[in-house]
Amino acid sequence: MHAPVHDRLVAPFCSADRPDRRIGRTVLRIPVADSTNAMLIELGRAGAVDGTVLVADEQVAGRGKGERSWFSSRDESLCVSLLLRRAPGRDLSKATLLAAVALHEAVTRLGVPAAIKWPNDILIGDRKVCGILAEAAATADGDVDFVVVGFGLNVAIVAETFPPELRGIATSLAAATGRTFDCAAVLDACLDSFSTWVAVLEDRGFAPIADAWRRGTSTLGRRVVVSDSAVPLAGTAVALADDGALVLRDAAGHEHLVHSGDISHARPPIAVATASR
Ligand SMILES: O=C(O)CCCC[C@@H]1SC[C@@H]2NC(=O)N[C@@H]21
Repeated sequence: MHAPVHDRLVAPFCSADRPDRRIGRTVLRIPVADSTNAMLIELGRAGAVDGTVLVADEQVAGRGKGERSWFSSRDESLCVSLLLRRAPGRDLSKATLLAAVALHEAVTRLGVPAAIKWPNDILIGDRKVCGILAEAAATADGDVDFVVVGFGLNVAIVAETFPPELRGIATSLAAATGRTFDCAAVLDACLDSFSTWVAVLEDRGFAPIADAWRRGTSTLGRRVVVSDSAVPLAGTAVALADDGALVLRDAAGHEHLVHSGDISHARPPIAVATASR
C-alpha cells in the first residue's frame, strides 16, 4: 500500500514558483508514480489548485488511451500531468486539442519538425513521440469538477529501449534528430507553451486553438482508417469540426463525424471500406 501522494512529493527539478506562468506556477515532483494522471486526480480531489503540474521521475503504470498502458523510461522521458479547474479549459474536448497544440508548438520550437495526428498524438515523421490523455474528474452531482491533462513525451529514449511492439512506430526527440535534449529544459518549454495556449483559450475562445491545430496537423487531407469503430470506416480526413470531431469523407462521398477513438494514417493505395451514417 502506497503512502498518500502528498507524502511522496520531492523538490521539483524544473523552475517552480513561476508566478508569470498560467500552468506550472506550482510544479510537484514524485520519484516514482504509478500514473501521474491518477495521482493528480487524487491531489485535485484534495484541493490542488488550478494549473498545478505533477511530474514523475519514473512512471510504472502509465495510462494510455483506450485502456492501453503507456511505456516510459526513467530519465529519458517526461511523464507529466496538469490540472485545469477553470472554464473553458475544464472542457475535455477543448483540453484534448489544446494539449496537442501546446505540445506541438513546444516540440517544433525545440527545432524538431513534428505534426499532430488527430486528435492529439505528436508525430515525428510517421512515429509517435508524444501521447496525451485528458481525463475529467466529476463532482458528486456528475458535473465536471476538473480536468487532468497528462502527456508522455519521449525525450532521450534510444530505439532499442522501446519494447519490440513499439519499435518502428515510436520515437524520441533524440532518436529522431541525433541531438541531445535535457528533460528539465524540455519540460520548461512545454509548460511555457501550455501557459500561452490556456491564456489564449481563456481570452479569445477555442477558435484560435482549432486554427493552430489545423495548421499543425498532418491528418487533414490524408486517408485514414478508424480502427475502433463498430462499423469499418475509412476515408479522407477533410476537416476538424468546431467541437473537435474529425470529418471523414468516405469513398461514396458521405461525411462522417468521428468524435473519439483511434485512427491510423494510411498510405495510398488503400482499400477504402465505406460505411453509411
Ligand atoms: O495513449 C496515449 O497516447 C496517451 C498516453 C498518455 C501518457 C501520459 S504519461 C503522463 C500521464 N500519466 C498517465 O498515466 N498517462 C499520461
